[in-house]
Amino acid sequence: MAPASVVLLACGAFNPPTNMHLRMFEIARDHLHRLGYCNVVGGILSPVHDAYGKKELVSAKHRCEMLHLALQNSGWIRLSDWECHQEGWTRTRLVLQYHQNQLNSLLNSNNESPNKRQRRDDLSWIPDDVRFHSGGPVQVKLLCGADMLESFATPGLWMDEDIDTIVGQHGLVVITREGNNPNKFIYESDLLTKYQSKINIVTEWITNEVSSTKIRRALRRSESVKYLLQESVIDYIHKHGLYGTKDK
Ligand SMILES: Nc1ncnc2c1ncn2[C@@H]1O[C@H](COP(=O)(O)OP(=O)(O)OP(=O)(O)O)[C@@H](O)[C@H]1O
Ligand SMILES: NC(=O)c1ccc[n+]([C@@H]2O[C@H](COP(=O)(O)O)[C@@H](O)[C@H]2O)c1
Ligand SMILES: [Zn+2]
Repeated sequence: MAPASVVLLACGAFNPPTNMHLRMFEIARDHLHRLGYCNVVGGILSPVHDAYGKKELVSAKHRCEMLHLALQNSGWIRLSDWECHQEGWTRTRLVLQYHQNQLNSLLNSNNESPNKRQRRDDLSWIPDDVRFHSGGPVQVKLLCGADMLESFATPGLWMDEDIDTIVGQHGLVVITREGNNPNKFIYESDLLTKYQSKINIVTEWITNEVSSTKIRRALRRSESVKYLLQESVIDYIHKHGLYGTKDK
């Protein structure tokens, strides 16, 4: 049987995007390919809307520009700014559903003329291998760090039915992160244990505890962040004086 085709979608603030946000995709793809039962045909980064209102969140315009620059060296990961362009914050289940629906309709319309297809929504976020994919359905899975998985237990943050759909229908690929224990977390949740076969925990052995919070802190203190972010992203941050920097 041919392996199922998968697109990995990561959501988050990306404030700013770090090398680890990009590494997550590489680590996950290697792992899934090694398991041999799915073929990762693309990756999507979906930055959260400004209305999410996280502390120190710079505008979506800046975050999208930085992601765009960060992704210039990636052939298979694309930026989707759909979430940023909605009226307000969108729950992650709906983000996954939107991208899944768009991919389904693209794959079902491959016989239509390109002009007719182009008239629909902006689909520049669709990776090339998906655009020309002819091997059956493509499943959009959520890619996240173990801290996001553990946030499922934060009271009032996630709706139970959303967790059910995200894990049960889409599936989850979780990258380990210091301070989190995703296997224990799944063990302690009846719902996640029910869907264990839909969750891939990927142990990252080349640990890299970079986080956007630490990057913002370093920038604020005029410390170097070289080799932690893409050079083009560092230049952009300085040019626009983001996170307490000034143009040097
Ligand atoms: N070092 C890391 N290891 C594993 N996953 C990570 C790492 N850094 C970020 N992620 C994951 O990337 C996604 C986007 O997260 P987010 O934008 O919150 O990044 P962050 O670095 O955690 O930022 P912040 O410090 O502002 O919370 C989440 O799924 C998060 O778990
Ligand atoms: N109920 C939900 O769908 C829900 C709740 C909390 C965070 N999220 C998403 O998780 C991502 C990361 O959030 P944090 O940066 O707060 O960890 C964001 O993209 C956000 O939209 C979704
Ligand atoms: Zn985070």
